[in-house]
Formats: sequence, C-alpha cells, structure tokens
Amino acid sequence: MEGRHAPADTDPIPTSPAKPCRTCVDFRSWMKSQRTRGEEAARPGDAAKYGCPADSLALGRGTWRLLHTMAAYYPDQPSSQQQQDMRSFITLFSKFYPCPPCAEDFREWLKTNTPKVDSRSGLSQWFCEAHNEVNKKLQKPLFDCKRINERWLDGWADGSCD
Ligand SMILES: Cc1cc2nc3c(=O)[nH]c(=O)nc-3n(C[C@H](O)[C@H](O)[C@H](O)COP(=O)(O)OP(=O)(O)OC[C@H]3O[C@@H](n4cnc5c(N)ncnc54)[C@H](O)[C@@H]3O)c2cc1C
Repeated sequence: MEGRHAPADTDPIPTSPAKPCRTCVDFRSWMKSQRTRGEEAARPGDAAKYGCPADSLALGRGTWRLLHTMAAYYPDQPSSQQQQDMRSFITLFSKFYPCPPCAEDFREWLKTNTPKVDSRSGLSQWFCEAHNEVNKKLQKPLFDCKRINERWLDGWADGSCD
C-alpha cells in the first residue's frame, strides 16, 4: 500500500505528504520513513506491543478480530432494525477505517458486494469474503470460509490457536 496516499474527496481522514500515515504501512516501512525524515526511530518490535500506536498489521489484525467476532455473535434472525444498523455500521466503518488507501479499496469492493445482513451465517461468510479479497490483494493464502465458525466461534477441534 506504500505510495498510495493521495486522499480521495470521500476520505474523511486526511493524510499529509509531510506526515506519513502510520496505519497505512507495516512497521518496518514506517521506521524507514521516519529515518528518512530524520526523526527518532522507534525500536523494532514496538508495533507488536499494546502500548505503541498501531501500524497497518496490528490495526488489521485487531480489526478483523472484531469484525469476524461481531459476525459470529450476530443474531441468526436479525430484526429489520438490526439489519439496517449493521448496514449502517459497515458503511460508516468503510469511511472511518484509519488507513485511507485500505478504506478506499474496501469502499470500492462494497459497491459490487452488498453486505449480507439477513443472518449470522450470511454475515460471517460475507466478512470472510471481504477478508479474502484483501488477502488476495496482499498475496496471502485464502481462508476456507467453510471453517469460519471453527476459527471465530467454536475454536479448532484440537484446541490450537494460530
Ligand atoms: C477492511 C480492511 C482492509 C484492509 N486493507 C488492507 C490493504 O489494502 N493493505 C494492507 O496492507 N493491509 C490491509 N488490511 C490489513 C490486512 O488485512 C491484515 O490485517 C494485515 O496485513 C495483518 O495480516 P496477518 O497476516 O497478520 O493476518 P490477518 O489478515 O489480519 O488475519 C488475522 C487472522 O484471521 C484469520 N483469517 C485470515 N483470512 C480470513 C478470512 N478470509 N476470513 C476469516 N478469517 C480469516 C487467520 O486466522 C488470521 O490469522 C486491511 C484490513 C481491513 C480490516
């Protein structure tokens, strides 16, 4: 995502060429940019610590954890109000996710992938597909969406955690 910081009009979170976007890059790239700017570099591994501001990796992991878990606990038969609220949440999330280039791509994907808010399993599958879209872009392995409940609700049969 480096070098893709030109803000669109729809981006509510401004980025400035003078101040790199920490949540748009991984920690190594961010450290490199700080060195170039002559600022004090943080120590390797800092981004993995809870006390430090998030880089793109920590932000992404934490956010997917919330989104998949939220879908796992969404009602089986949501009321029309709950469906409307979830639609609104996703729309607002796509405007405020604090990595503007990531949010922009997510909003683009949303245009052709309407959120499935009519059931827990529908929403869980939809977030799984959204996550796989990002995995594809980052050339990471795709997740088998049939296993979504094992990963985010019930846990793996052997009790392991990744
Ligand atoms: C909406 C959104 C858009 C993003 N866009 C970008 C971007 O454009 N560029 C960028 O560099 N980063 C982006 N990220 C962050 C990126 O997706 C990763 O979170 C980050 O790279 C850290 O990756 P990771 O390998 O630690 O695992 P993550 O991708 O964060 O996954 C965490 C865990 O989720 C599980 N998992 C993996 N895939 C799925 C799936 N499809 N369904 C369910 N569970 C799954 C795995 O067990 C994995 O360990 C985005 C994040 C979000 C929330």
